[in-house]
Amino acid sequence: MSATTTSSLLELRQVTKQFGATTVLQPTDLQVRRGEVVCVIGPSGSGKSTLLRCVNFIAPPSTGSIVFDGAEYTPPTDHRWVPALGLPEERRLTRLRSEIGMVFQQFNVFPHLTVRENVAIGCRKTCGLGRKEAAERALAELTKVGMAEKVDAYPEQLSGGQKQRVAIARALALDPKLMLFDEATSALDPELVNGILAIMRELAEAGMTMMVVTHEMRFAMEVADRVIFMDRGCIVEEGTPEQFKDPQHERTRTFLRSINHG
Ligand SMILES: Nc1ncnc2c1ncn2[C@@H]1O[C@H](COP(=O)(O)OP(=O)(O)OP(=O)(O)O)[C@@H](O)[C@H]1O
Repeated sequence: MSATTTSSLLELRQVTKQFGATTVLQPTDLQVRRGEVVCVIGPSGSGKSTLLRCVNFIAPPSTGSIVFDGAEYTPPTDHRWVPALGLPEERRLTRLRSEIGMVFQQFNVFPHLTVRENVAIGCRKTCGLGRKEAAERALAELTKVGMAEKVDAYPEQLSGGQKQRVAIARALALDPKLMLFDEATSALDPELVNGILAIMRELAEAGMTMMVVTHEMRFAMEVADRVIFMDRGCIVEEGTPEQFKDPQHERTRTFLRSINHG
């Protein structure tokens, strides 16, 4: 293995994604180093979410492979959906998913569970903790995201920002090696956005490896180690935030101009 391969936590090798006859992700190679923060930007429909969802096989790649923490994962050759895979493969994917936390735009918290139960359930089912230990870990994670006062509340009693804090605590409680954020602030009222970005920034500063799909250019420019610009299912350009101040590709320049002028 090359030096770059050994230091990378995640590697995509010629990953594609098709929905029916439509290819929404062209053959993509990407490496993410341990501790690296990669922000993915690009126009609506360019394949950013699909890229993220391929990483943890929520949307299994159509072709190519994913190497995560030294283990290689390939899609089923007959494109069957994941539950149709053999049991050993399903177990491997469950492990993969438990090591990759994901935060979605729409929070995806369980409405019928309290805040604490939302976080504890994964600790019990995925990490195998007992009820008491799971509740304690949940409280610890919820405290870190400023939700200690709300452990007994139900999601319907929370603001969007609070629900997103629960979702982040739930992902972190599984002690992930990689965190994926898919437009985590896009559904929030503007005054709640900064609180969530601050939590993401703290995570990045603490050394968490992160892939962040975002329209928050300021966050990308300040926090990312690397920015990726996608368009029409391709990575068009990648570089440091500094390099993105003077993009090489016209498509990148056009996109950045369009969001800067709002
Ligand atoms: N389950 C699906 N079935 C069919 N087409 C899909 C599916 N999911 C995504 N697509 C299509 O794939 C393309 C890329 O979508 P994707 O959500 O990855 O883009 P995106 O860059 O994240 O966009 P946005 O910023 O609007 O969220 C779009 O044309 C979308 O319609």
